[in-house]
Amino acid sequence: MPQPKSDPKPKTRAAAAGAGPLAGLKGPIVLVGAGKMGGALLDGWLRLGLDPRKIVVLEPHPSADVAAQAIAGLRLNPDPAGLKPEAVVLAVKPQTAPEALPPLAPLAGHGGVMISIMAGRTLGFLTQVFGPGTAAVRAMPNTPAAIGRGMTVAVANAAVTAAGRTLAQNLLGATGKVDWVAEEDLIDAVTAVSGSGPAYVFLLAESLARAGVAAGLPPDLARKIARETVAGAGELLYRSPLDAATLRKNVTSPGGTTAAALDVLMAADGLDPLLEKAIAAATKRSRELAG
Ligand SMILES: NC(=O)c1ccc[n+]([C@@H]2O[C@H](COP(=O)([O-])OP(=O)(O)OC[C@H]3O[C@@H](n4cnc5c(N)ncnc54)[C@H](O)[C@@H]3O)[C@@H](O)[C@H]2O)c1
Ligand code: PRO
Repeated sequence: MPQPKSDPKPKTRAAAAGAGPLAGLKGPIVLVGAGKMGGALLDGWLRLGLDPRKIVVLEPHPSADVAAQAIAGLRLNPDPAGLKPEAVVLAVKPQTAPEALPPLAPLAGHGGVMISIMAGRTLGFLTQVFGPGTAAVRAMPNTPAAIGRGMTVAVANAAVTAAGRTLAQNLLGATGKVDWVAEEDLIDAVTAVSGSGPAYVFLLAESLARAGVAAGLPPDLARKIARETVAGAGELLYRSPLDAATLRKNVTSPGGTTAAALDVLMAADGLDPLLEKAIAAATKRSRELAG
């Protein structure tokens, strides 16, 4: 069996400082909304050695971590007038955007790039708010960003220069992998698959535990083995050069227990049609959130 890839060592702030992809930024980088996803991006930038003095955070309810960074020089809720950002990362809820973003329109127009991670909100919405000709990137990350293992897919409008795209790549890449697509329409399906995807995997852990209890296991044991199984299988999938189907076949002895379960899960009314329905619902919702 091919050997698994070794896990890359996490980048430390000290090792990356001065040498990482964010080291040469002039700044400021403005983060609008430092909740779960904005906070994960901020952590990633700091981990890569971005000088907190080059970061501005606009956040009405800053976490203790963000407030602590203000002591290290990060600017928290300054008057946005007069800022000339190199990039603005928009991480407020899509439903909040029509109220929250128009007052920030003066942040555009200084050659910076506007990077939105808001579900549904389109490049067209961004140029409507920040003005025609605004360099805009629409990106969809996911919550494993919090441990540097996120997956982001992004699309840029025609006003984004090669340098702007590299900057966006480096800012988004601080939390994991980044892929780019040319067609904005794909981002709604990306949102359904990888943006929302971690929730489906966590549901699998919950559901597997419930099924274990139904099969007679004590709840604590069922939760523990379901969690470890999902986490261990995810880690194997991450490290192994083998594809998911081969890893699945490696578990499945002919005529054995796995085959009995897969006969149910892979039946015509099994997991595929269910997930197809779920992804279609999420894709539709992403399109509705465009506004
Ligand atoms: N959570 C996810 O799995 C996920 C994944 C991909 C993309 N997203 C997108 O990321 C964005 C943020 O989602 P989240 O899960 O981090 O939500 P969140 O609620 O944790 O964060 C949103 C933050 O915005 C702040 N905020 C509200 N009004 C503001 C204003 N006027 N100015 C500045 N900040 C303001 C809130 O205080 C909050 O901290 C959303 O647009 C969402 O679609 C989320
Ligand atoms: N979380 C956000 C939502 O549920 C966007 C993808 C994941 O809308």
